[in-house]
Amino acid sequence: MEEYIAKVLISREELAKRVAELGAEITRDYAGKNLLVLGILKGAVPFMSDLIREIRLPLAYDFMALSSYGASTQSSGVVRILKDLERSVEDVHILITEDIVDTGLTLNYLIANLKARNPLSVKVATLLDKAGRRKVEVSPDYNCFSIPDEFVVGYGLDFNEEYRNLPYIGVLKPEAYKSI
Ligand SMILES: O=P(O)(O)OC[C@H]1O[C@H](OP(=O)(O)OP(=O)(O)O)[C@H](O)[C@@H]1O
Ligand code: HPA
Repeated sequence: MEEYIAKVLISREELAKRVAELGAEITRDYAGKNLLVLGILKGAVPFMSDLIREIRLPLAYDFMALSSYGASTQSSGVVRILKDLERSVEDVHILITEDIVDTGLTLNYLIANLKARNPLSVKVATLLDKAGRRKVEVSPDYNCFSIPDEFVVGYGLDFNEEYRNLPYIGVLKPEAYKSI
């Protein structure tokens, strides 16, 4: 697997340090609030599971699955809910966790969809922000790392469903794209 990694963009140690900082910030901001951390499957899973253990508050978590990309690296712009929340959200502050905000199409749709359910608030925590690729205006409330326009994998991010279990964020060699 790692023979296709051209370079490590963000190391395991840098990820852990930054996620801990973000957890501390969120702990301060949500003290005394009814918090629901929402993980967007599948990419957010490693980030979310590390982040919630750095948030020193009572919280609940749930997941949604959305479709935006297939096996390709291009956004289709079409967002569909494949798995929805388990309960109503009128009494909670929702914190969406994402692995990456790229074109912004997924989040743009999701924020509007969640706001229509009248939660107390909706905010976004993302591991990576690739702001150079935005197609719609949306900016995360919490961001661990801003990255250039390179296709990255690892720590939840996939190429063709692989590489999600790498413990760091890496950039793929061009050969990887030809290998499928
Ligand atoms: O800002 P955008 O251009 O909309 O892209 C970001 C979305 O794309 C990825 O999900 P993907 O649909 O690949 O699903 P996955 O998390 O299961 O890999 C990522 O996890 C975000 O949800
Ligand atoms: O750079 C990326 N890597 C993996 N999945 C993605 N989805 C949007 N951008 C990316």
